[in-house]
This record gives sequence, C-alpha cells and structure tokens, in this order.
Amino acid sequence: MQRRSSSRESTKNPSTKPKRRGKQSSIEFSTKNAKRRRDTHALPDEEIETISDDESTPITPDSSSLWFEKYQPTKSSELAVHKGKVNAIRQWMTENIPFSRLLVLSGPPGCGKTTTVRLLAHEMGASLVEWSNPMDTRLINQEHDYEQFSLSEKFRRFMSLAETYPELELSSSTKAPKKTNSSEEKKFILLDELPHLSKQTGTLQMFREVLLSALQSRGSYSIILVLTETKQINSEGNNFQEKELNSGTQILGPDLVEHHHVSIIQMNPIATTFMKKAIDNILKKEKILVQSKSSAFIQELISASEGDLRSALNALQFYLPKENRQRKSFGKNENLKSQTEVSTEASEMLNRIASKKDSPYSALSTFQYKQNVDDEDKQKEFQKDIGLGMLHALGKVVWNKREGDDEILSLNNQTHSNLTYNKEKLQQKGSAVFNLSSKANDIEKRPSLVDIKTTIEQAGLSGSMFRYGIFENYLDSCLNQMEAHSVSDILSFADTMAVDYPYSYRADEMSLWFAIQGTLWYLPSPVPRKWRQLKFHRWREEEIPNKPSDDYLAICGKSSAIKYVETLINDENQALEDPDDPIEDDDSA
Ligand SMILES: Nc1ncnc2c1ncn2[C@@H]1O[C@H](COP(=O)(O)OP(=O)(O)OP(=O)(O)O)[C@@H](O)[C@H]1O
Repeated sequence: MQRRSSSRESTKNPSTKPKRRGKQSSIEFSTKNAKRRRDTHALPDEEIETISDDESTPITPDSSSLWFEKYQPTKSSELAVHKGKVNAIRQWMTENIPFSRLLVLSGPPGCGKTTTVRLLAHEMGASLVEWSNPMDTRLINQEHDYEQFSLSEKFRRFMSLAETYPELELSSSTKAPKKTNSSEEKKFILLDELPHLSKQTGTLQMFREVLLSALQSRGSYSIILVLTETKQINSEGNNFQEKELNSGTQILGPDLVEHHHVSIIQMNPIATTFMKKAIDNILKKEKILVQSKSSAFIQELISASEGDLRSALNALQFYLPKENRQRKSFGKNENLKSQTEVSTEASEMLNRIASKKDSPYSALSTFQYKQNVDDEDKQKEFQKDIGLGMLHALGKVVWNKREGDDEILSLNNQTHSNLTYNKEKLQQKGSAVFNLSSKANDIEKRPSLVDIKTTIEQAGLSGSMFRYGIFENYLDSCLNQMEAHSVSDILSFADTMAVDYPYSYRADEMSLWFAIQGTLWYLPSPVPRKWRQLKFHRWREEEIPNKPSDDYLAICGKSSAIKYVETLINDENQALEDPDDPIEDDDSA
C-alpha cells in the first residue's frame, strides 16, 4: 500500500495517499505495479483496467533486469518470510473460516506481504483477483461515450463486480496448477493499493462502506487487504497527508477492526538472517563470488534496509559496479567502491557539468567536492549558485512548457478577459483548454520544450533533492487527482531506481531522468499554473456542473483553498499574476 517516508521523520504510517516508494520522501507507488500493469487484461466491458489472477500471472522467474523482480521466489518454501507468518496466512486461506472474510496484512514495506499471498494463492490453485489503481478513470457508458469516474467510484464498481471476474477466461496461454478439490472454490480479492482515501472528500467512508457491505454479502470470495506501515514525513504545509490516517486501524475504523469477519495478521520486517540468505542466493545466481560471507558491506546494507528486502536488493544491484559483475568477484572491500571513490565519482560528475561551455556552474570546477574550502563566503556563493540552478530547473519541469503553449495560453487569456468562454473555438484550434471537459484527456499531448539533459545539468548536485523538489511542487501543476496520482506513481518508480545506501550516482542520475521524463509526460497540456483562479472564476461564472473544486480540495486541501480565496478577495491582481516562464528566461539569458 502507500507510504510516505523521509529521512526527516520516522513515524509509522500506513497512509492512504497516492503512494511513492522510496527512502527520501513522499508518496509511494511501486515497480510491482508497473509489472502488474504489464500483466493487465482488458475486460470485455472495459470497466476495470487492471486485473490479474493466477492463471494469467504464473509465478515464474521474471525476465526483468531488476533483481527483486528477477529473483522473486517461485514457491512458498523460498520465501524470506517467517514460517509462522506464512503458515498463519496459509491457514486463513485454506481453512474454511466461515466467520472470516477479510484478512488484513499489516506490516512494513518490502517484508513480503504481497509475494506471500500471491505464492500461496498460486500453490492452492485459487483465483486471485487484484485491484490496482487504474491510470485511466474513464468508463464507457451506454451511448458508447466516455464518462469520467473517480477512482473511488471505480473501486466501488470493482468490488461489486469482482466476484464474477474469476469466472472470466482471461488467458489461455499459461496453465494454472492443477486445482485440488478443497481449493476449487477458493477466490480471493487482493487489495494491495488503494485509491486516495480522505475524510474530507468522503472516500474513506466510501472505502469502509464498500468493505462492510462486501463482508455482509453472500459472495464466495474472501478479501485480503495489504496495509503498508510506513515512515511519515512531517507534512507541515503538505496537503496530501491526512494526519488522522496514521495507522491501519484508523484507516479501517472501529466497525471493521472489531468486525467478527475480520482477521488481522501483523507482519514483521524481514529478519537479517533471512535477508542475508536471500541476498547470498541471488549473488550466487548472478555468479558473483562473495569471499567473506560476513562482509561488513552486506551486513551494513542489510541493517540499513530495515527489513525491506526490495530496498536491499535495489541497493545491492545499483551499488555493485559493472566491472564487479563482469569480473564475477565480490570480495571483502576489494571491489566495492570506497567512500573516497564515490567522492571521486561525484567530483568527476561535477567537473563534467561545470566544464561544459556556457555552463552556469563553471564556478563548480574549482569546487571539486573539496571538503576543505576555507573561504566561507566562496562556499556560500557556490551553494547559492547550486540552489538557483536547481530552482530554475525545477521551475522548468513543473511549468512544462510544450510546443504551442504560448498560442493557446494567449488565446485563452483573451477569451477569459472578455468573460466569454468559447470552448468550441479553442478546441477547434487544438487546445486542451484547461481540461474542463472530460474529453480533454483525449487530446494528444504536445511535445515538451524541456530538455531533460540540460535540466539535469542545471539541477546540479543531488538527484534525490531534485526529485524531492518535483514532489513538493508538482501538485500545483495538476488539474485533477488522476494527474496527481500518475506523477506520484512515476516519482515512486523513480525512487525504487535510486538507493539511499550506499549512494550511487549512476542510479541517482538514472532515476532523476526517469522522474523528469515521466512528470513531463503526465502533467496536463498546457500546465495551468493558474488553474486555481481559472477554475474558481469559471466555475462561479459558468456554473460548470462537475465542480472542479472537488479535485482542488482533494489535491490541495481545505486550508489551502481558503487561503487562496482570501488572496483572491484581498488582491485579485496578485492572484491572477502570470507566473514566470523559466523556458523564456533560458532563451533570453
Ligand atoms: N526470498 C524472498 N522472499 C520474499 N520476497 C522476495 C524474496 N526474494 C526476492 N523477493 C522480492 O522482494 C519483494 C518483496 O516485496 P513485497 O511486495 O512482497 O512486499 P510487501 O510487504 O507487499 O511490500 P509493500 O507493502 O511495500 O507492497 C518482492 O519484489 C519479491 O519479489
């Protein structure tokens, strides 16, 4: 499920926001979702975008080059999860427990909750229907036209229809294991990621009601809900975080927690011995020789991952230099990068950035990662340069100017200033017109003018800082929850590419590239940084039925909306001011 984590704070929190997986910050999503999307089956009625069951997703070694996917266990005996927990889950899944229809698996990220459920269901030959947040919230209505549905509405429909899905023939290409009589009837719904749940918008209440009514139904399926306990960032000023939803029980609410049909199993972080065994196995399969099994490095890595096997495997894979893998030898400290080598690599990267002609960071070439720059003023100057460059680069990304934006925005402003909103006319011109129509999503996005390479160079030192910067700022560029979810998903994916410990510049740069590219893709076209005022005004003036404020409130929170309305009342000019255009700044520089 979701998590927000940060080095700034470390409180457990199974939050229900769009998720972003990663140590540095923010909302999570996971690469496993990406994988799941590859296994997606379009249902005939196109009602649910992502669904999989054991027949369609056989548990076989993954062709992915990411170790945590490539070496996923193929049978329950290979799980790095404590046997007692595996047995408890198996017992719940196999036994006829007439009074328990919902199993809640709660535990830290990467401790094997989902993998265990998938493997056990597969071994039992049971059907496993999975919900994963669809990227597209449109449904086809009876007139064969698209209608916009909220994610929570889709979730509700999924739950009400899910019982029939296991009967559908999804794929004939893969064979499910032979079903035994005892498990023939077994059907499970796996809820591993949830729509954005919020008290404000009522989606939390809806979620609880859906689960309660599922428990009361006569359906033959059982539900397994995976809740990920996470570290929480101090969300001062960040409206995505609902502080009241800081534990699994708070998400479920007393009615569900105390419900006699509900069982809760608390999972623990993966034990260091299990993790070590899993890592050793993978190194063996990769033919990387470990000279000393108790190498300090692996031990450090295991303890730094806090029982999160996925994160440990990512760290190991990214940190191991390519040459190491080629030489197939992984000795004590022999082939590992020392701290000095990492600093040298950082220094090289700085030089590479700084030595570019016209680089705004030419000052950095003298900096060279010297810890001993005596001149305090000089050091401050460098820091200022880096900060400004980073802000500028960040502005470019969240502004995301695309080809043709200028024309559309000026046309839009004219129409707006005349207080006539001629949507048709703008659409004829190929404009996205601030997405007030559900069909606006259909309009093809124009190419972005942001050059990713230059942006990364301008961003300066730290990819993780920059990704965090995007995370803190992208919301103002989004028009609806779907866009916010999509960008958040991308940032989560990018988090899994970079690893906190031990630090790898290669991985950091790669994940930053991915984060920027994905963000640019999912931001609306054009990005209406002024969407708040536009929406508020237009919505009042034209009484647009699907109140955009719902999206605004869900994304930005109530206090932010009130603050904005106050600004509008006090100083409308300032509120309607055009933001700076970083691309234009670049051109004029
Ligand atoms: N021996 C192993 N046992 C369990 N998982 C393993 C093993 N080897 C590799 N893995 C990988 O570790 C990852 C464990 O993540 P999984 O999604 O199951 O955890 P989770 O607790 O559901 O995490 P989250 O709550 O963040 O979704 C999987 O990607 C799995 O393929």
